[in-house]
Amino acid sequence: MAAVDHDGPDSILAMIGVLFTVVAILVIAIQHYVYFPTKLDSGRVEPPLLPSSIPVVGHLINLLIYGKQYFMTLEQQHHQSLYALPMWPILNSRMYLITSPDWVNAMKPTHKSLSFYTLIVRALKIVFKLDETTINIIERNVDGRTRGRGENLFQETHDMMHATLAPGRHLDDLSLSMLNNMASTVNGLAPNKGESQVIGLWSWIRHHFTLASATAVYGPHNPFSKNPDLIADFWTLDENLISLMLLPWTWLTARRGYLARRRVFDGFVEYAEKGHYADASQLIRSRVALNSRYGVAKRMDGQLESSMAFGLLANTIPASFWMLSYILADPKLLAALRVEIGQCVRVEEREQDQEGEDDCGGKKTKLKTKHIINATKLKTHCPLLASTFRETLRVTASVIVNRWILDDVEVMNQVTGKAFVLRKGSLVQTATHVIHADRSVYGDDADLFDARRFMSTVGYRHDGEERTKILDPAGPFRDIEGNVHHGSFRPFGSGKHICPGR
Ligand code: HEM
Repeated sequence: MAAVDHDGPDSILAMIGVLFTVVAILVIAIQHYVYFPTKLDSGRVEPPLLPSSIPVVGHLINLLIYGKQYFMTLEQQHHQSLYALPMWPILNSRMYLITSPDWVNAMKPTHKSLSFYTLIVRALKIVFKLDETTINIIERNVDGRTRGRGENLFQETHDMMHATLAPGRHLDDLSLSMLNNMASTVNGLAPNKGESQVIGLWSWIRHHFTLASATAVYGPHNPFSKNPDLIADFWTLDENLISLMLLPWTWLTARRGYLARRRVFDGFVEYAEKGHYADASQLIRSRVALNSRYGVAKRMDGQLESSMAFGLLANTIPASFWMLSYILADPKLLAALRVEIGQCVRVEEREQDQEGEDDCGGKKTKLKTKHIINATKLKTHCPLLASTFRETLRVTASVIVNRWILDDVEVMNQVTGKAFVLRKGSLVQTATHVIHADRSVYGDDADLFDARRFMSTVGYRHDGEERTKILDPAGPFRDIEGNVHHGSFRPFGSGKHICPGR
């Protein structure tokens, strides 16, 4: 029998083997600890935690790399519609994800235990760098649990914004100002007869819509008009929001976003400190008055306004770009919309002075045509335009609705009968873009853009003398019996915090 050489390659291999086994046991143990759902009493269960290919931190890494698209991938791979994702070491180690209307509806009865503001306050602290005094002002009674409603800056701001942006004078003023600002830009585009002009649609829309919206809301001295370079900075900041929220040492790890944020802050702080909101819309004047009543410092007013600019611009401008792209890419749709919108346009011909004299020695004049759009009529006379807008949001708006869970809540899916407990101190996200792509809701053509999808589907069936109202079963968000799927179209969220700018 040969003697064993203790220092030879066999023993090194054996040691490596032992090391691997120890590491594997450790990884399994950590994974087991992280993934194992907390035991609950009386047989209640948490949704099973979904492992990732890279143990423990895989979902977090995928989210940082792929963003919201990762949720679509998860649904395509697992078809689970309610997920518990390990998120160690952040978000209390787990996050719930909802990707179906059934689970959206199951969440409804729990709304008193869900907080809209917890995550917003976190973002204001980490990304928008509000100081401790301002955070304390905002956090006091933010969920209305310690004192009554209306005794918190954000609750009051919420009520004011919904009132100011409801149909009426203030909203009309805003819309009119926005449309007039855009009209002057679009009129500048009109080429002379026979000439054309090439524009890059995304950069053109991003620039001019940002300016037009900011001028309507923040007034003529808004930071973007003062320094148009801030427009690009704002969109760089938008691209980097998640990194700025989640990564450490952002001056190094998310440098572009970090520097863009500094310049955007400077612009808004100067705006606030110079009191330029005196010329702004009612919305901003009311916000600043409320901030001042609660003791918010001017510098913090500016940083808060830079966060509000995201509410105003981050969804509106991509939606405008996509809507225009879909329309311009389809000549039939463009022609149909021109006819529809034509009903809302009044044409005026005005004489305009021209240089020189006419044959009789009088001053030369030429006719100038002016097209005036009646914006109110656009809302009432343009069903195809409205449907195109909604379909654009369905296909392109990547909206995530966030809620922080304040108490353990039990949710029951009325369609499948499944019930789970979602744990206090976790985040629940609804991925509306995944719901909007659901074939079981929108049919086999859910991937396609159909401008007419949201046209009214109400019709009448004639049975002899009888006339019965019917719903087109192929219509949007209806099932085969014609019943509307609740929770299937949510680009603006829902409930108390539904978007006031919708
Ligand atoms: C296509 C355009 C827009 C989309 C898709 C959109 C989407 C949303 C969504 C999904 C929410 C969260 C709702 C929830 O969590 O339940 C929201 C909230 C909000 N949006 Fe919009 N929004 C748009 C335009 C606007 C505009 C133009 C403004 C401002 C004039 C605005 C101001 C806000 C504000 C202030 C909130 C927070 C509401 C609260 O505190 O309760 N949004 N929006």
